[in-house]
Amino acid sequence: MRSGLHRHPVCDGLLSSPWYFRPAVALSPSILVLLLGEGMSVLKREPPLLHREGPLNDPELLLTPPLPILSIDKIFSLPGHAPTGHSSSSSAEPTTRGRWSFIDCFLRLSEQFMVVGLLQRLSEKLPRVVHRLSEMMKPQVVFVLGGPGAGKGTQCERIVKNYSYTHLSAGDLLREERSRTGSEFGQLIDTYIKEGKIAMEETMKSDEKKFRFLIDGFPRNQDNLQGWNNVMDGKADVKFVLFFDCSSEVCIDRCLERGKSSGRTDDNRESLEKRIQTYLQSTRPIIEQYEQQGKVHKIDASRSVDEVFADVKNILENQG
Ligand SMILES: Nc1ncnc2c1ncn2[C@@H]1O[C@H](COP(=O)(O)OP(=O)(O)O)[C@@H](O)[C@H]1O
Ligand SMILES: O=c1ccn([C@@H]2O[C@H](COP(=O)(O)OP(=O)(O)O)[C@@H](O)[C@H]2O)c(=O)[nH]1
Repeated sequence: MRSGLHRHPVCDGLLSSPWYFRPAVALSPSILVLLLGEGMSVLKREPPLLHREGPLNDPELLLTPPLPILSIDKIFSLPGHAPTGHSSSSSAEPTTRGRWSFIDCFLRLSEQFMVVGLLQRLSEKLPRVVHRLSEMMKPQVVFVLGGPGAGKGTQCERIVKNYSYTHLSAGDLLREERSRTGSEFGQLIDTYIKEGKIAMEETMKSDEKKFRFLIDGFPRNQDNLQGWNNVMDGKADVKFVLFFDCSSEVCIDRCLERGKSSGRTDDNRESLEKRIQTYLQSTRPIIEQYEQQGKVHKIDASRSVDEVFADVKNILENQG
């Protein structure tokens, strides 16, 4: 698990810095990062919001940003920047002004100016920053669609291992709910989804620390989509759809193979033919609707797991 702000090595530096960094830090490290991203190029070493490995919208990451900032402590600990008479690795607080070199005074003064500039920019940009933050705090959703056996679950497992996503499989949630003793929904699961009482909404609420969700096998038809829009509109952003595309024959073969050990009652030829029909008639039109919105990333899922994942990786890394 990622550490909190107070344990971030650079944030540690910030928090133990002299007083004039504190007002900015107290406002919020996230705002600080955004402001730096906006304009304080003097302190910027790389675009702070383009951290590709971690989740941009994971609140933990926002609290542990890869802050591209040198605090005064860090500057003093750089070779050649230590105040006269202090070792470069010490906490370096000179006892008298006379012991400060010209470069030390220069650095202190320029930091004062930077902080004044930072606060000025803060007041100018606060409304926009708050808006951007609230946008970023919304759960980000990626729908994962494709025929039965296209490899949705397999790829989701890989994504979760490599990136910070919570994986919600519509099918697994339904199966879980159906087999839960005392479930009031057992027989009513299909209706439950049709009516827009989507299991995902509750699950997303309960997992407050994760802000990126892969929703696998949903929405599969117009009712699902309608239900999603009714319940989730404005509460989550559908970033894009990963569409695993492969022929019905490949889908059937894979499911029959899976059926040898999955114990799934629907991994047999008879059920599969019906499932493929349902997929073609009901789910493909949903994918087409998202395609018209420019949100679909179509991946040739008939290749090996590694080849497919290479494409997935590419998409996730280019989409942020
Ligand atoms: N690219 C692939 N090549 C070959 N077999 C695959 C590939 N992706 C998944 N499989 C296998 O096909 C079956 C169905 O995959 P799964 O991820 O469960 O599909 P879905 O979630 O789309 O129904 C599983 O047995 C899985 O191991
Ligand atoms: O939102 C959903 C997701 C799944 N299902 C049902 O659950 C089955 C299995 O779905 P899953 O996504 O697990 O399997 P896949 O068809 O992708 O292999 C489907 O055929 C549907 O009958 C459903 O009714 N609504």
